Amino acid sequence: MPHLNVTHYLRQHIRTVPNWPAPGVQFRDITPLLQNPKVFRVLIDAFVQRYMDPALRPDVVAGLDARGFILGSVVAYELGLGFVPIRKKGKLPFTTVEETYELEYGSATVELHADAVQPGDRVLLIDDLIATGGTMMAGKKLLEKLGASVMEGAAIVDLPELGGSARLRASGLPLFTLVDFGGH
Ligand SMILES: O=P(O)(O)OC[C@H]1O[C@H](OP(=O)(O)OP(=O)(O)O)[C@H](O)[C@@H]1O
Ligand SMILES: Nc1ncnc2[nH]cnc12
Repeated sequence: MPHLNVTHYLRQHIRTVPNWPAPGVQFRDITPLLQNPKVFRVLIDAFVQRYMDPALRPDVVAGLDARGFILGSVVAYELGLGFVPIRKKGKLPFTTVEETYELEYGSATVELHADAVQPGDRVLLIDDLIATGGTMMAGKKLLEKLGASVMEGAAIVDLPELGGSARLRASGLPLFTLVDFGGH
């Protein structure tokens, strides 16, 4: 699709559900993006085209539980790279490192297998959405505990009013997002 405004196109396929899962939360639902094969391809290609550039090519792709798995694994596959899952606590069977963080609604602990990345690896960290930035920051810390570095954080949606993307950038993490939503 030449001359396509990807941001505008993808925004049309993100569903907003008010007051879910808690009063006052505008939930940005990305499942319609995945459901339509043409839209899904535009979405994945937006990431793949960026990270196939040799200057931006990572060594490995990490995805954040759970919606980051959907994107991250497909992007890794298309780039010919390995994929590592950063999971909510209690799901990974081998030795892990862990990190606890706050969400827009609640708190959580994430884990990563201790052998998931090698010291010195440049990791692309993928999720569907950045709200407070707590999830992506926790993922970055886990990868750094293992001696890897996060070369960029990538997400479909940024909710800039929650301040997460600004905090992540201020911490030194470059970010690539496709659609901004104000009025979270
Ligand atoms: O920037 P933050 O404030 O950390 O919020 C963003 C995170 O919240 C959502 O995941 P959620 O924890 O709801 O889990 P899910 O992917 O399993 O639905 C979303 O998919 C991100 O991972
Ligand atoms: N407003 C929101 N919509 C979708 N996922 C989220 N994760 C945290 N906040 C969210």
